Amino acid sequence: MDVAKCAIVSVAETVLLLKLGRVGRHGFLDQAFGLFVGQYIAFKLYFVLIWPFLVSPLRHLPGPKGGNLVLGQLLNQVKALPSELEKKWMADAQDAPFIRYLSFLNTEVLMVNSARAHKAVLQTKCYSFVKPKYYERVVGEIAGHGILFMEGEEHKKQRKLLLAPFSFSNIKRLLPFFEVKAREMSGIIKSQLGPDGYNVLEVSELLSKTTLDVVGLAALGYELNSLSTPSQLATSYGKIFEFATPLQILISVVHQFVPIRQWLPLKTNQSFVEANATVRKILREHIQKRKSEFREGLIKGEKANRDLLTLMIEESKDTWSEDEMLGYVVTALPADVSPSGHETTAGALTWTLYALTLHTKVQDRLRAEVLSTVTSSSPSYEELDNMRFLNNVMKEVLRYYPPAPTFPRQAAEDVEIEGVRIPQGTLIMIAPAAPQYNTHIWGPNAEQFDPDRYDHLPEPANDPYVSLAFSAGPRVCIGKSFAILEFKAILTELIRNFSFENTGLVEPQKSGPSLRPLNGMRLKVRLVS
Ligand code: HEM
Repeated sequence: MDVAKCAIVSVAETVLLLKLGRVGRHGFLDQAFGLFVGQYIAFKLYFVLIWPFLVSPLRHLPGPKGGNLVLGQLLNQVKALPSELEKKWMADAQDAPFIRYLSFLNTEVLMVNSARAHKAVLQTKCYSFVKPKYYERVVGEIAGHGILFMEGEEHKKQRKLLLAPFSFSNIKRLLPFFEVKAREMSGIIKSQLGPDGYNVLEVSELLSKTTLDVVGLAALGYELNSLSTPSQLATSYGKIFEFATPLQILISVVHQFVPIRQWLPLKTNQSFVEANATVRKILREHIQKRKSEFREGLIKGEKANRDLLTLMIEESKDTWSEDEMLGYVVTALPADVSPSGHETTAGALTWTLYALTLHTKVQDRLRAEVLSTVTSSSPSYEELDNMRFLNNVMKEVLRYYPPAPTFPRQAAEDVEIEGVRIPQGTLIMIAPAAPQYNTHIWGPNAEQFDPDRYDHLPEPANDPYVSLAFSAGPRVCIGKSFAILEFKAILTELIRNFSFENTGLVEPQKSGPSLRPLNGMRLKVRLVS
């Protein structure tokens, strides 16, 4: 756009100079090009060095001062822990609707801050905001370009089609899938304990494999077997997620501007491209198989035993095209692993175990509740649902360690929210930790991990727009009920069988898009007698 504007102005100026006789016909192109380059540089310098500081209507909003002359807060964000800066910025202006900070080339970003501003961005004016193109290019490489990146009417249509398979009643039926994988995981842990029933184990990878296997089985009816003997699909997925190396991130960023993915002759890049192609090929074949099973009337037996993909084919009477299905499938798998390229359910479970090692009384109370409620090796939905303390622990983990620490939007048009006029194109950042750590909302102990707070919440904390781990509004996580039930089933299986102690070795990773443990989550694990 800037290029187009500068080109038009340069041509107009050159035509004027031509009319004034200041440039000959033969020098027209040279003159226009020279003007274009000069003006483009001046234009860019103005928007980097002058506009954000002296002209922008957003410059008076509260927000961090200082930062790098050209990169704004970007370097500080790279050095900080996920959510660390957002919490600090919120604490300096707790009731402001938006916090403004500068990022790469001093681009202005508005972090949504108050409950009312979150309601406007996520609910009432949801479709006035879109996912920024840079985000789609990077995350879409993994998560595909399915519902996560659809906008407006197309998003509404796709969402409507997915509502039935993801409905609460369907999700309840998936419980056996969750439990079978949870038991497989606890079997593996038991096999790794010493004769005295004790060992130090790395639990985060195990949880990632478990949740990947769960979503494969429950959402797609596909045995990924990453816990035991990984299928080709699981291995290829693993390779895609090796994407989190600095080199892969660099390639992904460059690919946003120059499409280098297909030809860059680096081994790491080629392995990413091949793995991505393999994943899509296997998934396409899987969909074709399911569709022909449906057409030939081979899908029989209890509806309860069906995965979401099969239910979708049945409920849509096979009217979805293969590509539409692929959009769902490619989104569902990594969406559990991440709506923005990293872990969600597995991350929540990993940090739950960590929190339980820091708060041993909470761990003891949770185990006591589980042991007194669950009567068989496969807890029923009602048993999981009735455990009030388990529910409180889960909510507190999602408040304290939001698994998707930030997710972006961009204003698709000029919008006014809470008296702030947001120009079209402005980048918006949603950081669940901002409202979730606000003492004006949660009370003076917002910084503490306290599952009991849900038994006596202050009134502002009941607002649905202050608990945003799953986002809210028309684009709220469609897998929320799935994730909650999966979380409860896996945690119940773990806590009734094992106790967890801190090794003092866990350190959160800096500069990551999610709060990952730096060298995995190594905990002391003991068999519960
Ligand atoms: C603890 C676990 C999870 C968390 C914290 C989480 C969080 C989120 C968040 C914050 C978003 C909004 C992203 C945005 O608007 O940019 C989202 C969207 C989404 N999530 Fe999840 N998620 C979780 C698990 C799952 C699971 C298990 C699935 C599928 C089986 C799933 C499927 C999706 C999909 C398809 C979207 C896009 C929805 C749309 O745009 O309409 N998520 N999730």
